[in-house]
Amino acid sequence: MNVNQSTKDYAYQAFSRDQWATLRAAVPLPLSEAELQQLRGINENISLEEVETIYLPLSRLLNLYVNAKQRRGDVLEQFLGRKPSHSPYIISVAGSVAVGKSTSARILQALLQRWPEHPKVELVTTDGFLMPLAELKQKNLLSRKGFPESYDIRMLLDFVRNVRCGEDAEAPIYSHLEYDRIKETQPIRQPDILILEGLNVLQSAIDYPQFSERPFVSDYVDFSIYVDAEESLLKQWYVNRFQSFRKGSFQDPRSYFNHYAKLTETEAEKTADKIWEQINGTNLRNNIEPTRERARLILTKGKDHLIQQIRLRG
Ligand SMILES: Nc1ncnc2c1ncn2[C@@H]1O[C@H](COP(=O)(O)OP(=O)(O)O)[C@@H](O)[C@H]1O
Ligand SMILES: CC(C)(COP(=O)(O)O)[C@@H](O)C(=O)NCCC(=O)O
Repeated sequence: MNVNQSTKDYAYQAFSRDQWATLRAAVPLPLSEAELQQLRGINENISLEEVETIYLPLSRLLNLYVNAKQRRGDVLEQFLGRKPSHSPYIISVAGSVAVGKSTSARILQALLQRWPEHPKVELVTTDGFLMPLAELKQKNLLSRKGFPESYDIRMLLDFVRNVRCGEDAEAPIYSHLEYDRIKETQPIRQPDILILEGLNVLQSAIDYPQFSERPFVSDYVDFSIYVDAEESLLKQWYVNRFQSFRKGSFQDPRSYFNHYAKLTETEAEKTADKIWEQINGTNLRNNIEPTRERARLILTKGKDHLIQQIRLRG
């Protein structure tokens, strides 16, 4: 194989919205009214057109991949004379703070669990693996929250390995309200698919110099997705979310950001702007965006969160 040939093999195939939408053609399952309600509950701003154009074809592609892996696994177990394993198919969803990872991941979860071959789909966010707030403060890492050094990476790796091996596991849960990990955990009991969402899921041991152990998260992942957008949009979405939290959950006395509820709209905008510049934007440029081309699929959003381009590689 010559160099050009191999470069071509690794390149992405790009699809416009319209080209991608035609790939939905064979999805046999129409959305029921109850499912539509569930999708609206995930995010009232997401349009049904976006779900049909982007997420239904994606769920079809993922269904084909999951089926192929299940069949391969069954052949091996049959050959070895063992019972079928409970190893789930693992999908990762990466991207900047506020790009819409958790919204996209929840839509995918809702769509993937409709397929009879893999009804049990769990969604875990890596926010739960951030060090507890007290530890971040003690290590002077509060302004590095979301950076590689702010995660309990060993805990994350143990978790992913255990789930991958078909063992029962508990995922720690992060609360945006408390700005901290909470006591409750999320039980993971042999799902058919695990969606692992977080800004760090495409990072590798190179990004964690204190940590040379292998395998790393991506070694356990079957299919990886990066949700992308220009930084000016990301910052705007972050500021908008901050403003809506200010009017909503920040009012709760338990909220870590309760004091921000008293800010005027302009003061709040300045505060969110500053947090973006000092923490989330810097993290994006230094640690998140450089991992983008490690993903199998890149979804590029434009204005209003609409996905404009889909890039896929084999
Ligand atoms: N597809 C979408 N359509 C409209 N708004 C969206 C969409 N995805 C996310 N949002 C909004 O963008 C903001 C960030 O989304 P979120 O899912 O919380 O991002 P992340 O998990 O990447 O931080 C939220 O205010 C959310 O309501
Ligand atoms: C918990 C996070 C690292 C990850 O957030 P997410 O992508 O889930 O929105 C982030 O929301 C965060 O807390 N960043 C630190 C600066 C800030 O308060 O936004």
